[in-house]
Amino acid sequence: MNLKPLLSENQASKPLVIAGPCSVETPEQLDRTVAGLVEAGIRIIRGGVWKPRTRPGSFEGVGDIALSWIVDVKKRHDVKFAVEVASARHVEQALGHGIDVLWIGARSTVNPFTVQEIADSLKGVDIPVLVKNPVNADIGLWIGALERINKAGIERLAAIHRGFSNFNEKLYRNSPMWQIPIELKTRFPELPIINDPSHISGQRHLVPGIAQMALDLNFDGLIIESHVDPDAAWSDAAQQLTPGDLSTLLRSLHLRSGFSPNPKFASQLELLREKVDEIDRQLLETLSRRMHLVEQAGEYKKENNVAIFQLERWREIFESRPEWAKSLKLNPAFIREIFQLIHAQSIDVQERILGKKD
Ligand SMILES: C=C(O[C@@H]1C=C(C(=O)O)C=C[C@H]1O)C(=O)O
Repeated sequence: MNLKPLLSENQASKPLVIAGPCSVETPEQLDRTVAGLVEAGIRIIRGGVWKPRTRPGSFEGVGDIALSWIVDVKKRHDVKFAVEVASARHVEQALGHGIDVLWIGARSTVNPFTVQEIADSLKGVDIPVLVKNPVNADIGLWIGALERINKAGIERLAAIHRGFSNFNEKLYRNSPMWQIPIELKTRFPELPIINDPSHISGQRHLVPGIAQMALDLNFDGLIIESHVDPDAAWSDAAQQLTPGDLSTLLRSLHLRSGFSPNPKFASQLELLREKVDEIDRQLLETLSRRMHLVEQAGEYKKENNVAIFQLERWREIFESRPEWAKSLKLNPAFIREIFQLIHAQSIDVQERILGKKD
């Protein structure tokens, strides 16, 4: 991807913080919220104009009329404004009203037709565009959407990590699945990633923990929902913070940097990493020895015409290893996952042996 910095140097802060209401509701709500946010030091406001809602009958945004209120509020408070666009018409309306930043929502990112329509409508335009992750945990769709927008000539591009729909998730509204944005950063180091703790949390008391985790992982920014009267919000009431609470939250966050100027830090970390390298080598040697035994078991099963999968043995392993893990202060769920992977590989290895013609 061809990328340029998202914002000019005097507009960029690290971390970049974008905040504002889930939806623009009335001129008063917008003005009072923005006034509070400016006091909290926020210079880029977010606000939904057209809202994609899962079920019909939910509030779907006030629509085009909100854009004229945004024009007023931008002038009055000297702020930049970001809105979500989901069609070429939205893009045209937003650009026509001087919107400064566009974002593509999670429900649009999943649909290449929608993303392509938006990309086509952006040809020849120079505006920062933020692409939210798709609702489902598919990094390919996320990258595909970023690439489509980038191919249209948008080089001021960033990703927003807003979490993933998950049937079994109990704590969060959307599972963070941190490994996915980490993978995105690994593949595209120049691409800024902004975390959206509001949509991951779904509940305002969980927002600070997610925001801190994002900073601990060296994310480039945060986009947080804030409303002057959250409980009365027409959408996402449970997850919005007052501008005052947002200000307190931002002051409580610990900022981390990618490196330390302390010369001792690098050498100490290097030392620890050398030890980790050694342990990793031992882990792999141990795994290799285990696989060798599994291969022998496979040969033996073949000679005796015995099935590969042995339920009783597997059950014993699956129950005992997490127990052993506990006494070593390892997370049993983590060990369960590792052994599921090891077992799947053992089955593959033995299948190759049993499938071989003599
Ligand atoms: C290695 C064996 O085959 C399979 C693989 C196992 C493993 O990886 O530990 C356990 C049970 C079997 O499903 C075995 O039967 O012991």
